[in-house]
Amino acid sequence: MVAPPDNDVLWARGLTYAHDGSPALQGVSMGVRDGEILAVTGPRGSGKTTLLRCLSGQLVPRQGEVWFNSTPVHTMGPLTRERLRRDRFGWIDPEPVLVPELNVWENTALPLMLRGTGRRAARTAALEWLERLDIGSSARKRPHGLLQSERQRVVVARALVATPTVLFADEPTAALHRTEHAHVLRTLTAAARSHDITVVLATHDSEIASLADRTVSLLDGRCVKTVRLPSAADGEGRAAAEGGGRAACSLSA
Ligand SMILES: Nc1ncnc2c1ncn2[C@@H]1O[C@H](COP(=O)(O)OP(=O)(O)OP(=O)(O)O)[C@@H](O)[C@H]1O
Repeated sequence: MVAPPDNDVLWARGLTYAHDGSPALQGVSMGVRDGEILAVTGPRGSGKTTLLRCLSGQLVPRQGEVWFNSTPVHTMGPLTRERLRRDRFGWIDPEPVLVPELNVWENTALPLMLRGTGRRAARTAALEWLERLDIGSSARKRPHGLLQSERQRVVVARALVATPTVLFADEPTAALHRTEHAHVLRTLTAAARSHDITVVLATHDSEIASLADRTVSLLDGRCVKTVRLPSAADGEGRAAAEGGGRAACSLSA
């Protein structure tokens, strides 16, 4: 096993995964740099969710390696992976899943309380994030009293509250009305920049992918290209550049 490059917070080599014998990933290699927002794009069924689940340690690849900093994730036991997910990763699903018996702020504060933060401090942090997502006035409501789009904003607040090292966002605006996309995505990307959270964002929407620093594209479980979007500092606006930077995503089939 060869450890990944130093500036990659996540790194994968030759990832292969099949769901019930049907291939979902076929030899995907890629890296995610510390602090970057990386979009994983591709049509439905191309393997985006499976890739995020392998990178986050929810699934163990049949072949290949996943590294988080200098730690191999693919060889970890289930309890160590669970602890890694709890302490270092955040996750946003396309559909909002909340605990129905807890109110909005308690749902939001859960990741902090699971890490041992006291109830009062967890509540304060939860309320701050709920305010940023314009849902602070519903802090005492139960999830069933919210609209689907409001529940999704609670899920985003919950994913950010513990300032994870890496946030995995799987189609985070799928449950939102188009008019709400911009606000939620702006909050998410601003939080990532200001709190140095690395984001891996799965989306089939090119407009959403354009918010990222770089894009990795999947097709039929294979990595087909990587696109680096130059920052304003590059003096070229955000025009796409094929194959910029380095070979972060390889066609390894
Ligand atoms: N739990 C599962 N059981 C069986 N097959 C699955 C399962 N999850 C995904 N697949 C299959 O694996 C392939 C990759 O699916 P995946 O969900 O990773 O792709 P995706 O790009 O995220 O798609 P979508 O945008 O529709 O979520 C698809 O062919 C899908 O049908």
